[in-house]
Amino acid sequence: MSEANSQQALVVAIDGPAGSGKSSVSKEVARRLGAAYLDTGAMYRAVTFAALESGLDLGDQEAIAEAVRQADIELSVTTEGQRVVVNGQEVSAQIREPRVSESVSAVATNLAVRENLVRRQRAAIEQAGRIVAEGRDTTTVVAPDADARILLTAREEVRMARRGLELNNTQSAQALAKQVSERDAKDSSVVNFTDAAEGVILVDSSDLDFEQTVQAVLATIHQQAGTVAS
Ligand SMILES: Nc1ncnc2c1ncn2[C@@H]1O[C@H](COP(=O)(O)OP(=O)(O)OP(=O)(O)O)[C@@H](O)[C@H]1O
Ligand SMILES: Nc1ccn([C@@H]2O[C@H](COP(=O)(O)O)[C@@H](O)[C@H]2O)c(=O)n1
Repeated sequence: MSEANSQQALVVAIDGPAGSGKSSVSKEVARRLGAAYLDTGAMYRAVTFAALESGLDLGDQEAIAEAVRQADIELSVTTEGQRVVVNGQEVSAQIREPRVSESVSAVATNLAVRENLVRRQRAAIEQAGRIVAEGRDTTTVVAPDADARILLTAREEVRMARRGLELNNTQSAQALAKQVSERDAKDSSVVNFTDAAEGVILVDSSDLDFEQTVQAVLATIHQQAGTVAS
């Protein structure tokens, strides 16, 4: 998790489907607010990577849950980007590989895993005080009492196109669908990140560029949290 400055406490929770811009937009919004940044998805990815490396059967619910309970996970944001370390191994790049993206839902739909990671995420938020936390369930489960809660979304074809661009258009339409739509379908069996819960404001970035999306999210945070967001 990145370091915050000493300004007033502020908790911002941002959810959304794959490729909606949660990570990139939240990271920039956190920077502009002088807040820490928590990428909850990186935690699910890190434990999935560790399970794959250990050769565990992802369908063995108890073995996976126990491996996650034992896992040491460190997140930080550096000038080069986010740094993720699991069980002492730096895995920042590896956790973005297609094999992790394609397996992560199997781990994230394990309810004992969710219980453990949600507990760690709440502790990280509590410790930071001023923070932007993003994921699939931060507005509803991890931080339902956050000062500002936003569901960041975009139309499916826009999200696929963005992910394609990010991967230099090297992936087939089928591979992109696996990383975006199929993953969303699996994840939605345990978390609702398509409908805004009560008190959560929807920001649709389909027709906004990156800077416009950051501005829209900042305006929504100011609207919800008022002066603590200044
Ligand atoms: N408003 C925007 N306009 C254009 N590109 C955007 C916008 N928002 C984000 N992007 C780009 O879209 C890509 C996907 O964004 P990002 O990785 O932040 O999404 P995400 O919601 O965190 O996805 P995932 O849940 O799959 O990790 C990135 O390359 C990002 O730079
Ligand atoms: N709060 C969260 C965050 C993530 N997940 C699971 O992790 C996967 C990767 O998340 P990204 O944000 O990096 O794409 C995601 O597909 C979910 O399976 C989660 O369950 N809850």
